[in-house]
Amino acid sequence: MQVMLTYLVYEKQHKLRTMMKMHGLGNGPYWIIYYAYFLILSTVYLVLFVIFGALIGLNFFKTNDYGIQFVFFFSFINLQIVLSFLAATFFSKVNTAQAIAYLYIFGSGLMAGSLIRNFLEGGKFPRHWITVLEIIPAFSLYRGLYELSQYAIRASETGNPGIQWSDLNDHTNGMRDVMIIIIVEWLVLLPVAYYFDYAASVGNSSGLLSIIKRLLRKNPTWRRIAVNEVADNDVHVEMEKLDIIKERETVDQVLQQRNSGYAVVCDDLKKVYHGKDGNPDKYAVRGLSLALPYGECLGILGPNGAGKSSFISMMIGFSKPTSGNAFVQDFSIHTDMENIYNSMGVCPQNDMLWEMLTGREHLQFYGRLKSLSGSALDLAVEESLRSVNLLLGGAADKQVRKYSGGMKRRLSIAISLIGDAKVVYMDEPSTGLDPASRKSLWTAVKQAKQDRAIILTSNLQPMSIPSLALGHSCFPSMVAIKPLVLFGIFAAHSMEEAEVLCDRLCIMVDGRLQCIGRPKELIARYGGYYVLTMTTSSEFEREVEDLALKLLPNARKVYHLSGTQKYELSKQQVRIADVFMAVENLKRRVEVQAWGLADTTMEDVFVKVATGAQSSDELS
Ligand SMILES: Nc1ncnc2c1ncn2[C@@H]1O[C@H](COP(=O)(O)OP(=O)(O)OP(=O)(O)O)[C@@H](O)[C@H]1O
Repeated sequence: MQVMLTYLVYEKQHKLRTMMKMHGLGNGPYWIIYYAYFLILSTVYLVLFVIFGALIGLNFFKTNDYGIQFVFFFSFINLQIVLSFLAATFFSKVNTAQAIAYLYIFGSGLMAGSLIRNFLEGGKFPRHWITVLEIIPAFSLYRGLYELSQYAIRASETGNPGIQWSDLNDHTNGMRDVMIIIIVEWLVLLPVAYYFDYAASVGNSSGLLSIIKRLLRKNPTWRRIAVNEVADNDVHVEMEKLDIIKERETVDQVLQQRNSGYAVVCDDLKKVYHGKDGNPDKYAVRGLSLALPYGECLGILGPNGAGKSSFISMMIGFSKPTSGNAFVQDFSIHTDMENIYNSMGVCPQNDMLWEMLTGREHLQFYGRLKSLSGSALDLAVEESLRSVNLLLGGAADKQVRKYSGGMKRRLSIAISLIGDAKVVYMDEPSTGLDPASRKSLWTAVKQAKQDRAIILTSNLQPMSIPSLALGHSCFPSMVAIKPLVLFGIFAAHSMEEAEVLCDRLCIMVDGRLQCIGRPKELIARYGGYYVLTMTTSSEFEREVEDLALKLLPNARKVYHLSGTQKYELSKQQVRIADVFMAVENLKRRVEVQAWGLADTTMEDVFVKVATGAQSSDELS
């Protein structure tokens, strides 16, 4: 039981089960697969155990009827499996589950061993109370073993056979009662365990109280609802931008009508993590409203802690929204996650793969979950493998444990797209890929988005923390710079990915959308300036600053990192020829190691919007 429990909790903890569910594995099939798996393993073990016992001449096995032994052990195995499923519902940590299971098995075995024997042989303890005790599985197991051993001892003394089917009518032995108790308990607990397991898998929390609450909760109405409405009580002066207001209006309109043609609609979605040990609540997502039509790829950009993962987690059923609602193909994420899973694909931030299976086997498995079979499945698997370059060199038929990080990433993308998933979430899809693989992956995603909606997230500060630490120790000039300012420097491939793949982009900071629109629109809106970048040795930094201010007195310094400075110069107020001339003059006096003048890029927009949002948060 301990092994089964540990396995079930491990799988839950590592979200493999949710991953399978997200790709269409229903609760029923999940149960049948795992029940059958544990039953087959345990039955093989049981049969070998009895055969081995009989072969080495143990009377316990040799003298008692094999049919009775089988029914007794087999029904007890079934009860153990159901108990493991039931117990796994209430644990979220493998170690806790292991420790409690160990204590239970050890404690109850010890108690049952000493008590049942004393009660039965002492003759003073009322018989019906012994039957009541046998409701506890360890007691029923011990009682059965006790009766079998008594028959075996008598058989070896008298030369008669051990327990036979006719002996079950003899009320002086408790064998029949024990078998009935075990079978009835199994039949009663089977639906209970299934129901609790289902309730736990619908939400992210597996505490007993939250499961009971979830079971008691009435279904909310179809459209706009506020579940556990939470007041965002940190004071925030919110000046919503026009694009955000327009998106909210679109959401309002879409919510008025059914069959809107929108693949994803989020309505004021909020996620609050309740503070523990005296810490304040954390508002991870603060009222997100979005409407995403089919055929569109939406990129969500943001620094660490912006709330991207919390948002995706709610959308894919890992966690429940604190308030608000979202509809995927008109199904609510509160009540219809099972339906949503039928046509959803997910490429998680961390690859969730089985090390022992090949890439092809993964795709065959997930393809089958998406109801593909026969030649359609073979074709889909072949196309998926080709689209992510996993056919080369027999990679498709190698076990995943032999894959490089990039190959695993490509396989995760292929899994998310197989079976015509209509809504696909990709969390930093090309992380860890070399440029060639990245390009081929982009081609695959571009082809895939024709008739589906894709939400792609990108984290834009992979190196900010080590760089900041470096800056503090080696580059005093950097100390005053906010970490956010650094994001833009290292975000090149994420930005390129967002621009290449996404029809629209939104930037999220501190749980709020800061802007949303087509990449060119955003650049036009937040751009309108040239970016002058110049690197000199640190003694000439002042000259560079003077040059920028001479060109434009209100030039904005975007960052300053150890000799490299970056300024924004308004296109209306500065002529390119003047910039070139000023730089040539400067080069005569100081050594300019590198310089450049560029039009606004998406990267600049991100830095501008993100820093702006951070400053306004600090002000409020
Ligand atoms: N389970 C949790 N309990 C408490 N706070 C959490 C929890 N998960 C996330 N947070 C907090 O919520 C905020 C948003 O986190 P989230 O992981 O959604 O951001 P993110 O944009 O995905 O960042 P990253 O790219 O680093 O994953 C962060 O401040 C984070 O610390």
